[in-house]
Amino acid sequence: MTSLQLSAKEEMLEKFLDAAARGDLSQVSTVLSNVPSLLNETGHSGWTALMLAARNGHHHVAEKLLLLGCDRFSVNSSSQTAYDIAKFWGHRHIAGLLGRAGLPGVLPGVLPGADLHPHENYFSRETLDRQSGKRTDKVWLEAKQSDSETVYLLFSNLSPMVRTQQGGGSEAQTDMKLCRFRYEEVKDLLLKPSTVTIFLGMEKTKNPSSSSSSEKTESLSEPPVWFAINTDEDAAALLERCREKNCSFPRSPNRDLLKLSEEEAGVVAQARSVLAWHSRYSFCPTCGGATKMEEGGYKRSCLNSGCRSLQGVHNTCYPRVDPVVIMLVIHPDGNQCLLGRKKVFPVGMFSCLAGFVEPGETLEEAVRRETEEESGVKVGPVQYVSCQPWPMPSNLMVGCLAAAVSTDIKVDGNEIEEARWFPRQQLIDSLFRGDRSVFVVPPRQTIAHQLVRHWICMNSNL
Ligand SMILES: NC(=O)C1=CN([C@@H]2O[C@H](COP(=O)(O)OP(=O)(O)OC[C@H]3O[C@@H](n4cnc5c(N)ncnc54)[C@H](OP(=O)(O)O)[C@@H]3O)[C@@H](O)[C@H]2O)C=CC1
Ligand SMILES: [Mg+2]
Ligand SMILES: [Mg+2]
Ligand SMILES: [Mg+2]
Ligand SMILES: [Zn+2]
Repeated sequence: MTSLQLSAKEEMLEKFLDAAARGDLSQVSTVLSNVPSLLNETGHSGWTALMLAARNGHHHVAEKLLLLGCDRFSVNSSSQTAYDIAKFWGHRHIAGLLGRAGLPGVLPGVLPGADLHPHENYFSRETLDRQSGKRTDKVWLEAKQSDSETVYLLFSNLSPMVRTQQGGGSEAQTDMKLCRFRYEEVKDLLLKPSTVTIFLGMEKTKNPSSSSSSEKTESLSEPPVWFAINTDEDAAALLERCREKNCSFPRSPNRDLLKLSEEEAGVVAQARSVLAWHSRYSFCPTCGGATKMEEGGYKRSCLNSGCRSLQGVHNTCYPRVDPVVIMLVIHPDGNQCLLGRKKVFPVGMFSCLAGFVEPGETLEEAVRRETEEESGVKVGPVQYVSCQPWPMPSNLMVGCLAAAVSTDIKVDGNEIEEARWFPRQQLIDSLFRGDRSVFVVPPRQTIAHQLVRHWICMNSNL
């Protein structure tokens, strides 16, 4: 093929893809009748005509392309099928057309468009096996408490004792590790009535199936278990217990806990949330009576035998989790997203809008309500992305992408002082090129950061 022929074909392909994107059915048909081989050809970043029609809601073009036998399962460079694209942009009629039952590779109703490589957010790693079945085994728990292998984490005012080491000067490189204690070092604290002790779980065995028979005998001794204790002892005196240097109880958990490794952050998310629940729910929320801690710290039961909380199902007895929706709202043009800033944010920082889910509300409705309350923007389709335990004190951040159906911004002025549409290029400059001149994204440990990154990556070629 000569270069002249190649460019003529390329030109034709461009014309064809453009017609599909604009929904120009007659031009799509004309081009295809002249050059049928273009049907499954791809343009920039692997987009086929079907994908472009699906992106822009052109049902008639998608129908025609399918009729001509185009490949509905091909994926672009972001691993999206035309079905994924139609679903995301809320073109249900096209998603329905592309996702009809009986087609290989499409599982209607069963995780359509599911992310095969879900992102793991900070605070999400399950480092320990929670062993919830052991929480009611008092004898086992007591034996484990005095086991010399058992690991204790010490909390003061809901902050874990950590050791910090400066790595290379900048704060971002600070290496922070949890201080670990043995039974002998904390046994006096365990006896104090004001101390709260939580069973966190057992260390996970690395490779249980590959152990040889001699190792199997050894593995009869269980892996170490972990407990967290929160005490009201003087913090300075607690620090003296530690054999290591540079130890402290971080003052600002929102900022400082983000310096832990992924493994330790996961343990702290669990421990801090449960300890925070105990510190806030000392008395029975139903009758105001005294309560006792049970089940390794996962239950508080009322000591008043006549209390209603002892009959039927009562959520007051168990640690609470508050669901919070956090959303990256996408402009109808598909190329900008809505970020806002609270007064308390560091200078220049903008983040995703977020808000507590209210009783009797779906996640989708919470996304729509909070977005409109805080920015005045109306939202249509909502798509779940991933979630993040946020132990400040016990939120579950439910991360979503949401498609805006209006664009005028009117901030509430109370929660949010400013909100703006940011073009994708500005996000890329801030996130990947470290350009802080226009605005700053929240740190990578936040789900807000990850939602922005997710959107940029999934739409990198739109
Ligand atoms: N990990 C991440 O990336 C991010 C995490 N977050 C976290 O999400 C949480 C919520 O976000 P935010 O935008 O503040 O939420 P909202 O928009 O719902 O507003 C917060 C306000 O709601 C009220 N409120 C507090 N607790 C509850 C509750 N359990 N249910 C209903 N309303 C409540 C408070 O009002 P009042 O004080 O008047 O009582 C509070 O000022 C925050 O804790 C924040 O730390 C937020 C953004 C990013
Ligand atoms: Mg709000
Ligand atoms: Mg909010
Ligand atoms: Mg709210
Ligand atoms: Zn009670």
